[in-house]
Amino acid sequence: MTDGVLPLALSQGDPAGIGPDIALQAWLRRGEVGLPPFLYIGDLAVLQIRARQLELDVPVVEANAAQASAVFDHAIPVHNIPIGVDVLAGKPHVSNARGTIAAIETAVSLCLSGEVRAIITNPIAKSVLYEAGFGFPGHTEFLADLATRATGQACMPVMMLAGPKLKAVPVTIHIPIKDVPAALTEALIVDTCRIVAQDLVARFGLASPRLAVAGLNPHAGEGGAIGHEDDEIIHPAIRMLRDEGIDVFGPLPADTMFHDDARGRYDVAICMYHDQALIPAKALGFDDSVNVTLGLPFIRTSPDHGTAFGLAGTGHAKETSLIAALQMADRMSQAQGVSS
Ligand SMILES: NC(=O)C1=CN([C@@H]2O[C@H](COP(=O)(O)OP(=O)(O)OC[C@H]3O[C@@H](n4cnc5c(N)ncnc54)[C@H](O)[C@@H]3O)[C@@H](O)[C@H]2O)C=CC1
Ligand SMILES: NCC(=O)COP(=O)(O)O
Repeated sequence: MTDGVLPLALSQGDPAGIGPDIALQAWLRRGEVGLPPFLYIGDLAVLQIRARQLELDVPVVEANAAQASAVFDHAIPVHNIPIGVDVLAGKPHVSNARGTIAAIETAVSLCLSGEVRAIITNPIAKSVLYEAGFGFPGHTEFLADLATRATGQACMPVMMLAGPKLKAVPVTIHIPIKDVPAALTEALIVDTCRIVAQDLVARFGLASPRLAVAGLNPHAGEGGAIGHEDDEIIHPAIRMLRDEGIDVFGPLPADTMFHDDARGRYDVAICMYHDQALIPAKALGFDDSVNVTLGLPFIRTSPDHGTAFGLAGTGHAKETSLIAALQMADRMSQAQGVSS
């Protein structure tokens, strides 16, 4: 029985993507994997239609946060946000964007008011939201903006991909690769590492996290012969962090820091750009890694994959990364003492 437990909030993501599919499939495995109760935030009709399309026997019931945990045993509780247009699995459309964004906003608002204990976001298609005028690169930056506006306190969001074999953080996130060197500053690396060190203690229960910092250039610059950023930006940032007592080392040549033995020497890899972090994270654990946003005043996790439009409505989307995201949010909220 899950009655009495504060629920998690799960936003639908792009309703034409696999978000509804994996929510249904995860719920069906709730007993087997010990899933914490979640309140699905999105279009109830879309979820019912997707269940029929997938031939899944999943009851779906409109509910609020207070009712969600009691409902969860026998149905998916849904905070209904009707989109008002037909949604077709695998066919993204700009008219779905408003509902996608509203679901994220509602999840954040419920979390900040203490009605749910964490948010889990299903994947969004960035290009669809951009077409609708969405002004943020992704959830990560949007969530920080929502948090700042609600609390009046600026926060710096940090993306971390976390799986059983690797935790990896990109210091720069969704920017073109040509802009990375200019965006990489000593202050950005220092601020990112401080948040990572702090949250790994507070939210992941690590007593003294070890941070390994990647270089930017091949061979971490080879003493300046293959690029200057490693010596002139990354190295001074590491010195400053070490002076503060943070257990951090590098810059390491990125090509040799992800093999099995190397990963045993650190708890988290701090990487200089998106793919430097996400390629090893997804190569080592695509099915069960989780995208976590650190630095927010609430807990947010997400599956590590995207909308996979080609799989929506087919029954071939795996729910494993979503289950890992729900379980991680559950553990993080317990570590912070906000489980009920
Ligand atoms: N957290 C988020 O909201 C994220 C959103 N995206 C968005 O997703 C859209 C599609 O991006 P892609 O690069 O194609 O990445 P993707 O992760 O959607 O798909 C990449 C490959 O993995 C497969 N795949 C993805 N999830 C799967 C699952 N659960 N089970 C089985 N196979 C799965 C897909 O079929 C495809 O072959 C983009 O618009 C992107 O912006 C991408 C990553 C994260
Ligand atoms: N590549 C990761 C990704 O796109 C997830 O971004 P976000 O929507 O969690 O900010």
